[in-house]
Amino acid sequence: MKILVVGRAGQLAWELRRTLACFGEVVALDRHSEPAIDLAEPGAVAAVVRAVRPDLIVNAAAYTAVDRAEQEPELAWKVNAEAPSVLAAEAARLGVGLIHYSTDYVFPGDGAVPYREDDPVGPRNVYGRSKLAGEQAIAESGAAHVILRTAWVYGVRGQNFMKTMLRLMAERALVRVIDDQRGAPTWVRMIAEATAILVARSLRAGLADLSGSSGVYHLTCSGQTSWYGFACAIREQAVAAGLLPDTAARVEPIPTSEYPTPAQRPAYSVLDLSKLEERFGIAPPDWRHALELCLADLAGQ
Ligand SMILES: NC(=O)C1=CN([C@@H]2O[C@H](COP(=O)(O)OP(=O)(O)OC[C@H]3O[C@@H](n4cnc5c(N)ncnc54)[C@H](OP(=O)(O)O)[C@@H]3O)[C@@H](O)[C@H]2O)C=CC1
Ligand SMILES: Cc1cn([C@H]2C[C@H](O)[C@@H](COP(=O)(O)OP(=O)(O)O[C@H]3O[C@@H](C)C(=O)[C@@H](O)[C@H]3O)O2)c(=O)[nH]c1=O
Ligand SMILES: [Mg+2]
Repeated sequence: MKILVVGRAGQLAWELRRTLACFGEVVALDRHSEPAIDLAEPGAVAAVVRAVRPDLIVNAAAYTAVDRAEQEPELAWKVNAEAPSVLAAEAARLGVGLIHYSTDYVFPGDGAVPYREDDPVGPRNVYGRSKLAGEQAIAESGAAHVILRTAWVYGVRGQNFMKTMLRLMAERALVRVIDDQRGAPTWVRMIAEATAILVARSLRAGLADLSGSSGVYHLTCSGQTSWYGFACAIREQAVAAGLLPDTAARVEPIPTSEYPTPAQRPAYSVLDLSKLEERFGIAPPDWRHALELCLADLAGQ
């Protein structure tokens, strides 16, 4: 099986290149690869897919700068909505499946129980609206597709909250973190491993067949916390792993109103995971346990 991974060096693309390698040839492309794929030019995306002729497309690329998206909505729209629409059309044309990732930020965040896949959406920011449009275009494309909505993604590579906290906690005496936005921190490696399980469960005659499973699924680590709770756990576990001295910055909880940002974020975006477990038998680990494994990985480098 030939798998086209869109993205190469992003947090998720990097992990997928490893976890999907056991299924055959993985062709991971980005703006700098040969051939190159630039999602900001949706019109040029089809030709790249036709040249590769994959048996499965996995789109791990996205415009993920949530605050910056408020200033460049057209670019976010091209990358997160229009280009996925083209990928889905090409998947439909080739008769192959598309695995795509979306976000908890499609939800408004005014609830207090975990969101299910069919709960009403209502994004609060440009990034969330562009990701939702990508979901909708894929659903309407006719391609066999699995859309995995995840959240609060971190890992050893790339830009993420965990790495920002480790840096700030080493530099400063005090780090102030929002305590009234709740979600589920999710280790990127777990997402890549769950994707591989899902592909394995979909194999038919050596090829991934998503046609019986098309739809949206929630995939995060289990449990929930606030960004402040996540920051405290990062501090505690990083000290235990020898990654930070115990003189590292103190963490102080603050309300959202004391940390103004260009983009509004949902106050509550915990996702209900039962559909994924029922359909694919995947039961994600607790977020604290995953954090411990990630920090052990970082400490071992
Ligand atoms: N990060 C998070 O907290 C969350 C992410 N998600 C979703 O998970 C998926 C993976 O995100 P993650 O790995 O964290 O994202 P990253 O920001 O780490 O990586 C984004 C990837 O997209 C690529 N990319 C960006 N713009 C373009 C473009 N114009 N053309 C081609 N490639 C482009 C980047 O390439 P380059 O390196 O060249 O810029 C990079 O490979 C995305 O769909 C995201 O929306 C969902 C919830 C939370
Ligand atoms: C750095 C910092 C952030 N914060 C807050 C701001 C924000 O509400 C929260 C997290 O900061 P981030 O910059 O990581 O937030 P953000 O980039 O919005 O993270 C989101 O990224 C996109 C791609 C997603 O899809 C979401 O699931 C989510 O992971 O923490 C503090 O309170 N104190 C700090 O020192
Ligand atoms: Mg960010």
